[in-house]
Amino acid sequence: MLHAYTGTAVRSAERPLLDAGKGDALMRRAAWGLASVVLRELRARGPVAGSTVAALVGKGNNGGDALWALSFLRRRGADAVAVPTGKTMHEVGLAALRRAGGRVAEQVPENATLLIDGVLGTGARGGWEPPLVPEGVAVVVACDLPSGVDADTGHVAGEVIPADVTVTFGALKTGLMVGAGAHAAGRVEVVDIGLGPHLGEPDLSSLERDDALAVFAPPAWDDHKYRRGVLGVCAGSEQYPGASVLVCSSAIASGLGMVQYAGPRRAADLVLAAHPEVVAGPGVDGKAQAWVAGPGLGSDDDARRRLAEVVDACVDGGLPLVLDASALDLVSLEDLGRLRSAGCQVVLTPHQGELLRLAGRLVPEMKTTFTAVAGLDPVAAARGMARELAVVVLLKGATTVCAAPDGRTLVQNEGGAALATAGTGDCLAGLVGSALARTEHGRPSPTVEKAAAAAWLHGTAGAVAAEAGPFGASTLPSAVRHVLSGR
Ligand SMILES: NC(=O)C1=CN([C@@H]2O[C@H](COP(=O)(O)OP(=O)(O)OC[C@H]3O[C@@H](n4cnc5c(N)ncnc54)[C@H](O)[C@@H]3O)[C@@H](O)[C@H]2O)[C@@H](O)CC1
Ligand SMILES: Nc1ncnc2c1ncn2[C@@H]1O[C@H](COP(=O)(O)OP(=O)(O)O)[C@@H](O)[C@H]1O
Repeated sequence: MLHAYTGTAVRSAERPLLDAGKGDALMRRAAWGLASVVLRELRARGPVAGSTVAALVGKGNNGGDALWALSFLRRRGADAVAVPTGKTMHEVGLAALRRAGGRVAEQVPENATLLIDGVLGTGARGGWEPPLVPEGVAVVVACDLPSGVDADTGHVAGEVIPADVTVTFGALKTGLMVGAGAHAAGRVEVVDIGLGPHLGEPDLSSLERDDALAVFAPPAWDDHKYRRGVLGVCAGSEQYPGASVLVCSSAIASGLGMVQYAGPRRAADLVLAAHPEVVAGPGVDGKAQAWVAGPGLGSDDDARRRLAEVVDACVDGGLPLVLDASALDLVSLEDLGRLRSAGCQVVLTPHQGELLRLAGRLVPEMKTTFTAVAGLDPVAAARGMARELAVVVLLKGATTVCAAPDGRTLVQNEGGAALATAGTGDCLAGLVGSALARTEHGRPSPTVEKAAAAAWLHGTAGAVAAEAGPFGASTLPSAVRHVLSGR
């Protein structure tokens, strides 16, 4: 599991070390880490001696790091060029660069092969205007974070130079894990500068492969179908029959004992044609150990009646419930209250538009707050909704944010924009349902972790599917099997 801290928290962790007069030592340590990554990148492309490395240098400590890194690179034989973006530069860093024989130029030299972005770090507020990067620059390495990325949220207010690698100091920053910041950061490498004892609790975390696969573990040797997990699916309608197939297919592909489908004839026939193993009927009777409700349900009286039946079944059995798509427009505060009182684990899986509609209906007094943060700070939006409704919220988007009512948050970035195609959300709902329905043989995972494991599997399957070209949602279940076959 990866853990990230806000830029603000990292700055507070630095404070005692700065107060103890260790600022220069910290900066040299950070800069050496940066220079080491740059050296590796250069060596992968040819000899270091004779290569030209330029750095865009801001006036703060981020620029100081870049200047020190340039001085180390100069001593390894590179032509090291500082390009200031303001009127001043970090004095000690500049002196180090000059001592090493580096130089200052007004523009990035045309023959530079590598560019260090050392303009803005955790002290940045708002955006900036980057200069044009010459075409010969083969690699961009960001110092601590790409300039213009908000280290606390990942929001990019203005422009940013996308990095191939970001060398970040002290700890992973939240801004490198969320949204535009995560996209701009490229590969992220953390340099330890000794902040560990001062860091405290992480702001958020992200599941890695093994964490996610532990949730989707293979069956125990003596499992039978009811012990592996039975998922009930209340999805699809006369109008949107296909959603039922997508939910069931992805759930089956993730490995379950049984999928039970509750819905109208047309959708049930499609499900059965694709998966004769599904037990289908019009109602919720059966042995489901968790339910997914909502994809393709519609909003008519029949949809209301079907959702109410599922909520009653979950309340009666204390069963976990995933509410997605249409169900997010139909569920009431009273439903959520009853589910909570019955001890049901509830996961809501909105995209941004659904989250705003949900806020408007269920927490109107918070609508303005949600509207303000939804695009800029998806973590705050998901956390706010999870807290207000006391359920787990999985907020979909380029970064998927899973937040628990107590604020614990996991973010996943495995999928790419190829996932932005109709029906992939239905597949995700099936995977979240599967994570909740499965019998746990090892250490039980918190609900928010199960939701994040489903997002990991969904995103990773999306990346696998995209390797063969553009795809539609019905391709995802086979990619899910492929991902799980490689564990
Ligand atoms: N403080 C420390 O001990 C350490 C800090 N480190 C580096 O220091 C950085 C933080 O240093 P700073 O606090 O100086 O912050 P920055 O280096 O982000 O610089 C902030 C400076 O840029 C200006 N600025 C802010 N927003 C701007 C904008 N939109 N356009 C133009 N100028 C803007 C500010 O007025 C300020 O002078 C970290 O990101 C990291 O790179 C590392 O050296 C590790 C140790
Ligand atoms: N730009 C993107 N990058 C990565 N994943 C994305 C992107 N856009 C959408 N997704 C993912 O695709 C899925 C879309 O779900 P959703 O909006 O519910 O679609 P639908 O309702 O058509 O099934 C979500 O899992 C979301 O996180």
